[in-house]
Amino acid sequence: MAVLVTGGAGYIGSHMVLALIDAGHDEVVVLDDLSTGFDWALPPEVTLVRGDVADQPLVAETIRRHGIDALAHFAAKIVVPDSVSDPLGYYLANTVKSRALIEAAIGAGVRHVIFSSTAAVYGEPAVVPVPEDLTPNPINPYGRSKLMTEWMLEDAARAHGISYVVLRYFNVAGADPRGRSGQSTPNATHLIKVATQAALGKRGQLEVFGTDYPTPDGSCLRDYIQVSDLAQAHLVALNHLRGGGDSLTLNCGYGRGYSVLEVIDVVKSVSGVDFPVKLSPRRAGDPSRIIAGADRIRAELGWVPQHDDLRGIVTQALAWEEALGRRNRV
Ligand SMILES: NC(=O)c1ccc[n+]([C@@H]2O[C@H](COP(=O)([O-])OP(=O)(O)OC[C@H]3O[C@@H](n4cnc5c(N)ncnc54)[C@H](O)[C@@H]3O)[C@@H](O)[C@H]2O)c1
Ligand SMILES: O=c1ccn([C@@H]2O[C@H](COP(=O)(O)OP(=O)(O)O[C@H]3O[C@H](CO)[C@@H](O)[C@H](O)[C@H]3O)[C@@H](O)[C@H]2O)c(=O)[nH]1
Repeated sequence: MAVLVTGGAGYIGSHMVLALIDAGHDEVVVLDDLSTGFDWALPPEVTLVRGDVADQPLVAETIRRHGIDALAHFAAKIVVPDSVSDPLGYYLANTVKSRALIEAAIGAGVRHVIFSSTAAVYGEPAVVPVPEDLTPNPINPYGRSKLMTEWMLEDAARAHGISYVVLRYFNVAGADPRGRSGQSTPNATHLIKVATQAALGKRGQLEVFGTDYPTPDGSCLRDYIQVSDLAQAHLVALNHLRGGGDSLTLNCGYGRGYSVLEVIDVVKSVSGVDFPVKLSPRRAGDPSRIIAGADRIRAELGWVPQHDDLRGIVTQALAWEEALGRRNRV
C-alpha cells in the first residue's frame, strides 16, 4: 500500500514525507507542480511526479501505477491576504482543483483521504479555544475555499464509501528537529518565518499588522503548532483510517494562544537581536484570535505532541533560516 502526498515538496508536506519515511513506509509518491515547493526538499527514495492535482489522467495513472490506497492532500494556495485580493484564484486552486483531484482519486481506487484544512474555516470565533463542533464561519476567501473542500470530501466519502480525516491546522511553524526541512518559501508571509528573517538581517524590519484588536496587548492571538508534531498527526490519522476507523474532523493545535508581540519578544530573545519593529495598520482578512480546542485529536487518535514549546519552535525556525542562507538557496 502506497501513499500519495500532494504538495509533498512544500513546507508541511515535506515533513509528512519525512515522517512517513522515518516510520518505515516504503512507498511514498509526491504529486507537486513545484509552484511553491522544492524538489530538494524530498528524500531520494521518494517518487516525485511533477504536475497539477487537477490533471485527472495524471492522477489516475499515478494512483494505479503505484497501488495507492491513501491520499494526503496538502497542495493549495495558502496566504490569507492574497486570497482577499485574488479570491477566484484561491477558489480555483483550493476548491475547483480539489474537486478534480477527489473525483480522479476515488475513480482510481483511493480508499482514504487526509485533507489539509485550516483554522481559517472558523473565521472570528465567538469562543476560544474553538471546538470542532462550532459552526464554521470563515471571514476570508482562503477559509471559504477550504471549507467548501471539506464539504465536498464529506459528501463524496458518504456517496462512495471512502473514509477521511480532515485536519484543521492552526498556525504551523518551526522545522524538522534534524534540520532536513523547514519553511523555505522566499517571500513567505508567516509571522515566525518573517521574524527570523528580520533577526538574521534578511529583512530590514518586521511590521506588526494591527495593535488595536480586542486582545490583551492589542495584537492578534494565534496557536502555533510545530510542523513535525503536525506531520505525526497525519501518520496517526493514516493508521486510523487504514485500521477501519471512522471519518473525523479534528483541530490541530496546542490549545494556547500567543500574541504577535509575544512572538516577536521570543524571536528577539532566542536570536539575541533587537531588530526594528514597525506598528502598522491591520492586514485584510485577519481574525483577532484563533486558538484550538485541542482535546479531540488526542482522544480520537492518541496524538501526543512532542514539541509544544514556542522557544523551541523559534529556535528550529531560526536554525533553518540560517541553514537556508548558508546553502545559498533561498
Ligand atoms: N502553513 C500554515 O500555517 C497552514 C495552516 C493551515 C493550513 N495549511 C494548509 O497546509 C497545506 C500545506 O501548506 P504549506 O504551508 O506547506 O504550503 P506550501 O506552499 O509550502 O506547500 C504547498 C505545496 O503544494 C504545491 N502545489 C500548489 N498547488 C499545486 C497544484 N495545483 N498541483 C500540484 N502541486 C501544487 C506547491 O508547489 C507546494 O509544494 C495547504 O493546504 C495549506 O492550506 C497551512
Ligand atoms: O509580518 C507579519 C506577518 C504576520 N503578522 C501577523 O501575525 C499573525 C499570524 O499571521 P500569519 O503568520 O501570516 O498566519 P495567518 O494569517 O494566521 O494564517 C496562517 O494560519 C492559518 C491558520 O490559523 C492558516 O490557515 C494559513 O494558511 C496560515 O497562513 C497575524 O495576526 C498577522 O497579521 C504580522 O503582524 N506581521
